Amino acid sequence: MSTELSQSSEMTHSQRRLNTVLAGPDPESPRRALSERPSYAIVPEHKVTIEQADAAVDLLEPIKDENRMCVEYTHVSANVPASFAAPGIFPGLSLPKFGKKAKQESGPKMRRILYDITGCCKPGEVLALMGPSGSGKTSLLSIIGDRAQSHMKREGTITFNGEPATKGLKRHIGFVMQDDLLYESLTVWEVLYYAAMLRLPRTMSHEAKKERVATVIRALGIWTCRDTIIGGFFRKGISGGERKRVSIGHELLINPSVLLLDEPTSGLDSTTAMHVLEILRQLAEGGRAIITTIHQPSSRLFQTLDKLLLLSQGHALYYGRAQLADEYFDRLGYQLPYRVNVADFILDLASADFLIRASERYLARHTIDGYSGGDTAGAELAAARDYAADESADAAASKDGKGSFRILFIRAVRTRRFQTLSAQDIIQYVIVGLLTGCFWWQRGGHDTLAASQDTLALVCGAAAGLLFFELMFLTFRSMFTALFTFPEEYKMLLKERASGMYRLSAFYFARTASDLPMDFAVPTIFIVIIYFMAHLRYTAEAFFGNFFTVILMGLVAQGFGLLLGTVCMNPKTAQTIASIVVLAFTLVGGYFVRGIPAWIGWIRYLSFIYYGFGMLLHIEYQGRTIYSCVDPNTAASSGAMSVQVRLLILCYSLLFLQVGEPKARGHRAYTSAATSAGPTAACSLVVIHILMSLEFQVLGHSFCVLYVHALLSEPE
Ligand SMILES: Nc1ncnc2c1ncn2[C@@H]1O[C@H](COP(=O)(O)OP(=O)(O)OP(=O)(O)O)[C@@H](O)[C@H]1O
Repeated sequence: MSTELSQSSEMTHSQRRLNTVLAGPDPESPRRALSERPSYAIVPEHKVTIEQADAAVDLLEPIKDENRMCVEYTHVSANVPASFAAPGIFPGLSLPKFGKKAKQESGPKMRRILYDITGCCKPGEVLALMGPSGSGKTSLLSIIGDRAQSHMKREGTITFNGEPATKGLKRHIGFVMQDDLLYESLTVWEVLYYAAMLRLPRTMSHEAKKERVATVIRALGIWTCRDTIIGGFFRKGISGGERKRVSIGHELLINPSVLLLDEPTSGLDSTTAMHVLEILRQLAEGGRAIITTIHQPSSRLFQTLDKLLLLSQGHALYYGRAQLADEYFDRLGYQLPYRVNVADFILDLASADFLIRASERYLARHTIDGYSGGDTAGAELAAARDYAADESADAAASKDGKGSFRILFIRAVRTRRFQTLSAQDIIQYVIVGLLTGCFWWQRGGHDTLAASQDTLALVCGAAAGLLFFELMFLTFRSMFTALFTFPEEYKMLLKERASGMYRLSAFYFARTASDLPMDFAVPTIFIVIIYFMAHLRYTAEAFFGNFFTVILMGLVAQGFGLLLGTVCMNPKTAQTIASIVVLAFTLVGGYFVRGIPAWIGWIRYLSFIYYGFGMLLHIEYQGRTIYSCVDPNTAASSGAMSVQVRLLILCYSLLFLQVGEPKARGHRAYTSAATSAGPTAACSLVVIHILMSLEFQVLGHSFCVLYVHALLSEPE
């Protein structure tokens, strides 16, 4: 009996709970068992889930004594601009203002949102920040975690073991944001695996990193859904509680000494919220300092908290042991009514103005339970190790551009698994390709002009329209898809960079490069279908010339899309601007409008469509003679295309020295515009040269803009 007792006293809370749930009815007392049997049956699978969920938290190794950290925030105040400044069309790219206007705008009116808040959280404690909406919980948490936005002006000090946070030390702080920013198309395992590869030191082996991921997944009780995608609005994935645990797991990978969480229980039912809080409780027992904001805890949840900081309109109303809060307000003259949840009661009180003054007066005279903020950090933890030296190695590993690039590249390819290679996309390309092929069925091979309404087709042959459509379809698609790339991933980028996971350039190049294989793969289907159905020129040179020109044009369009998306950061604004730009580029592209007045005709030289279309015509018709069945005067009016390509060739003639002379064949034979262009190879190189330089310029610009945005948005 005594052995049983001692065994039970050694049991953890979770084991006891597990035993209670799993214990079946007493076999020796069937009558009692019947009466006490719960009305539901526990199926074996359920047992497994509970076992995994509860037992596993113990798997996480506790924080070593020398790594434990005490967080202190002393006299913290914060101000934000009182009025909202509209970001404009290009946020972050506003021009500097001078003169009177600059003077007027130099000092925006500020609003105080936090007033002189002091306190601390020791290793092993869960400190809850509570208060009504807008009381300043998130602001205080983000100041402690150094995630506050740059326009928030802060005063006071934040220290860890009495020292201000160094870069290395910050890497021991986990920050779980309110919104679970996770890649929706990755599985739970993948999210944590890539995070581990990016965050854990390079000195750690690959196997050890995988082991760590598995441990964290087990610890959080999400092992059963490890291969389920995160999911989002369009694709159902894991549940809200599981999402939250994945977000916590993301931070637990680095085994942080301090874990900050913004509303980890919001949106969860009370049982799941309780489970999350239990996990936090157990994490704290492992020597971590846990600071979490909580909106409206149930009484059960409130019982698990160690310390409480109650805020009201930025003022501290109460700071001390959570379980003494009702007693404190009782002393102030506000008695907890019978059968009312303490958390509800104090939140109601925190919503009342008059209490702020009463509480401040009281706090000035008393300290609650000995917590006065400044006294705890020093003595017992003064000898705590300074991690800066250790961490510089880790930081170097994670900031290593090459290592990060590879992992980010693979992750970026995987995150697009539902986007580019989806069945709908392939079907769309195939159907449009087949329709287009039918409309231009075997017309590309004709050397006789079709009776067509547009003059350009008369000059360049029946397939000019097809070539233009081929170009338009693929470039439009690339550009409009690219508009959303950075705005969608921007928050994720900021979050991950705040954790020091990689360089901005590694993210940018990995994201851009990961698009390439996909952007080649699907359009290829379209190009192959139309090329052979329409019987465009059947030579290998012409086929690959056409193929690479269209693909390159797609990349240029994508570059423009990225640039516009990055500059605007608002997909709707970017879409509006992109529509205007693309329409203008299309109109001057050489197919629709002829004889554009000179004062505006220069726009064509900005249009990548103009160059691409000229190139496609050249590839298809170079060296071929087109015979007209109509009045030659009509064709004469279409000489501009010839001039256009000639200009292009002339510009580069010095480079290639292979300019061919047009060969007139009398009044019934007209040389196509492209015939005069010289050898295909030279021209291909010219255009590829132009497009590539354009592409790199555009990409370079979008990187610069992204960099400016990131600088402006990241906390100081
Ligand atoms: N970056 C900011 N710019 C302008 N105002 C801000 C900013 N951050 C916070 N505020 C203001 O500061 C006050 C406190 O906001 P905070 O988000 O910290 O409150 P909260 O207690 O976390 O609220 P909730 O529980 O609703 O999330 C609010 O009035 C808010 O409008």
